[in-house]
Amino acid sequence: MGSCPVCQRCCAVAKAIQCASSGGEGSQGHKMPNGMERFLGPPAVEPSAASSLSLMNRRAEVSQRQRSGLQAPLAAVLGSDTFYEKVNRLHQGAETPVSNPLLAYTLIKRLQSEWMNVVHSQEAGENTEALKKGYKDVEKDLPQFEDLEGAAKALMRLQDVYALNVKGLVNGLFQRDSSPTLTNIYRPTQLFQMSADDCFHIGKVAYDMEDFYHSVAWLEESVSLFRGSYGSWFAEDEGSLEEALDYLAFSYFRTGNVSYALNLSRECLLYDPDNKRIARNVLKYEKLLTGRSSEAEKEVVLQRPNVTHLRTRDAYEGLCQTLGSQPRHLQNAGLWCSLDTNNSPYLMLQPVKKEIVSLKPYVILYHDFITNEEAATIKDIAAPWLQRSVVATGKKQSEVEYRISKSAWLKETVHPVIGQLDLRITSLTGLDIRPPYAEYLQVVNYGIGGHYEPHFDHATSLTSPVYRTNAGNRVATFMIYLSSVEVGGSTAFIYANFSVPVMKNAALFWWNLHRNGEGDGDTLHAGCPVLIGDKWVANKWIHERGQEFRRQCSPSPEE
Ligand SMILES: O=C(O)CCC(=O)C(=O)O
Ligand SMILES: [Fe+2]
Repeated sequence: MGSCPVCQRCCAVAKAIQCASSGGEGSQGHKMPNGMERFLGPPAVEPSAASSLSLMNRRAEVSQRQRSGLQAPLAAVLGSDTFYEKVNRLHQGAETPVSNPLLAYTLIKRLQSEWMNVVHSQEAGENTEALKKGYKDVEKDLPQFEDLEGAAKALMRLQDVYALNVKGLVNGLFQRDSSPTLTNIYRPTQLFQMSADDCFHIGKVAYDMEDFYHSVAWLEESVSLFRGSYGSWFAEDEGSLEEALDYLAFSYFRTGNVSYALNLSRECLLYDPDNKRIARNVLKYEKLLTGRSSEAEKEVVLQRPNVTHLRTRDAYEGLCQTLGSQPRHLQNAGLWCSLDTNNSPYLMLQPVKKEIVSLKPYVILYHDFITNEEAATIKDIAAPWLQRSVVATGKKQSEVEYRISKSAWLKETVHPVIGQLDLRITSLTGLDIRPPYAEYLQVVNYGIGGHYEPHFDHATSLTSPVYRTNAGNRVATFMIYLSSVEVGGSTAFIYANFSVPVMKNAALFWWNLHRNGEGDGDTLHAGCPVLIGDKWVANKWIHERGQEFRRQCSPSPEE
C-alpha cells in the first residue's frame, strides 16, 4: 500500500538510533512547555532495527513476568489459539479482505509487526528455525512499517470524518457518535474484535505525531483490554499493560490532565515498580498538583489536531456523513434528467442518461456512461502501474497526506477501450480531448480510508505543473466511477453543499473555469474517505486550448 514515503521510515529509524546512541533515559525526554523538560514520556519513535533485539528481550522479560514464572508452552505460539489460526480467522467469511477497514488494519498488523514478534519470540527460537526461514523468504512481500502506520492513520481519519465511536470500532462496529445516541451506519457480516495491542499500536502512532486527542482515545481502549487479559500472554504482542499505561499517562499529561496522568502512572508502578522514570514522574505530578484546584483540572477538553483545510472541515465532513444521500436542494426544478445525444451521430442510437446535479457550479451526472466490462478492463490495465498519487504543490508534484490514493496514467494507445471512451467523452461534451488538449486518463484507486480532501482541479497559480503542456488551465473535469463502494467515498462539493454517491459506471462532468477563464471557486470538491469498499475512478482533465470554438467565452465572471 505504501501510503507513507519510505524516507519517513528512514527518519524514524535514524531518530531511534540517535536516541539509543545518545544513551541514558534522559536523552529520550520530550521538550515540555513551561520549563517542564524533565518530565519524561515513553520514546516517541518506533524502535530501530538495531535496537529490536533488546526490545525482543525486554518483551520476553515482561511476558515472563506476566506468566508468573511459568514457561509458556509452545502451544501459546503454535497451539490452541495459534497465531496462524488468528490470521486465518480474519480471512474467513470476507469476500474481499480489504473492504472492511478494521479487517484490513488487523491483517496488515498481523503480517507487519506481529508475525515478526512471533518469529523472534523465545518459544519460536527454541525449535523453529524453519519458521524463521519461512518468514525470511516472504518478508519482502509483506506490508511495510509505513503501510501499518498508514492503516492506523486511515482508521483515525475514518473515526473523525464519520464521527465513529472508538469503542464500537474496537468491537468491530461502525457506529456514528451523535451524542447521546449511537447510530449504526454499517453492519458487517462478521465482527472483528480488535486486540489490546491493536489499540496500543494506533495510540502509539497518534502519540508519535503528538496527536494526544487520538492517542488518549485509543490507549484508553488498549489499557482497558490489557487490564482485562492481564496474565495471558501472546507472543505476537508489541505492547503490554505497563507500556499502554505509560503512554496513556503521558498523553494525559500533555493534554493538561495531570491527575489522570498521576493515577495511571501510579498504576503503572504497581506492575513495574523498578521503573525509575515513572517513579520520578509520579513525584513531579504530585508536586504539580499540590495547591491546584480540581476545578481547573475538569476544564481540560481534548481537541482534534488542526488540519490543513480546517476552514472547510465541518462542511466537508458533514457532506461526507450524508453518505451521498440526496441533499434537499436537489428538489430544485432547474435540475432535470434527459436522454442526451448532444446532436452527435455517434450517440444517436444510444443516447446517454443525463442528470443535471447542480447549476452553480454546472455539474452533470451521466448514468451508465461505461459498461461493467469496460470498467473491469480499465482497472486491469491500470492495476500494475498504480503508484502513490501526487498533487501539484508549487512548481512540483509531491505526495501529501490530504490525497491518499494510488493512480496510473493510461494513454489512449494502450487499449482500444480507452480510445472508445475518449470518443464518447468528445461526443457528449463537444470538447476536443486529443493530446495535448486533454491529459491522459488518470485511473485512481482508493484503499481503506483513501481520500482527497477539498481541492480545485484547476491550477490556482501560474507556476503550476498543470500548464506544462502549454494547453492552458484545466477547463473541465470528466470523472468516471469505475466501481461502487459499500459505504463512504462520495464526491463532495463543499461550497455548493452537495455530495454525489459513488455510482458504478456513471460519470461526473463539471466546468472548473468560468467562461472568462477565471477559476470557479464554487467547484471546491473532495473525495470522501472510503469507509467500506474499494473505490476506483478515472479522471479526464480537459484543457482550455483546443476549445476556443467549442465553448464560447464571455467577459462575465458569473458565467
Ligand atoms: O474521488 C473523487 O470522488 C474525487 C476525485 C477528485 O476530485 C480528483 O481526483 O481530482
Ligand atoms: Fe478533483
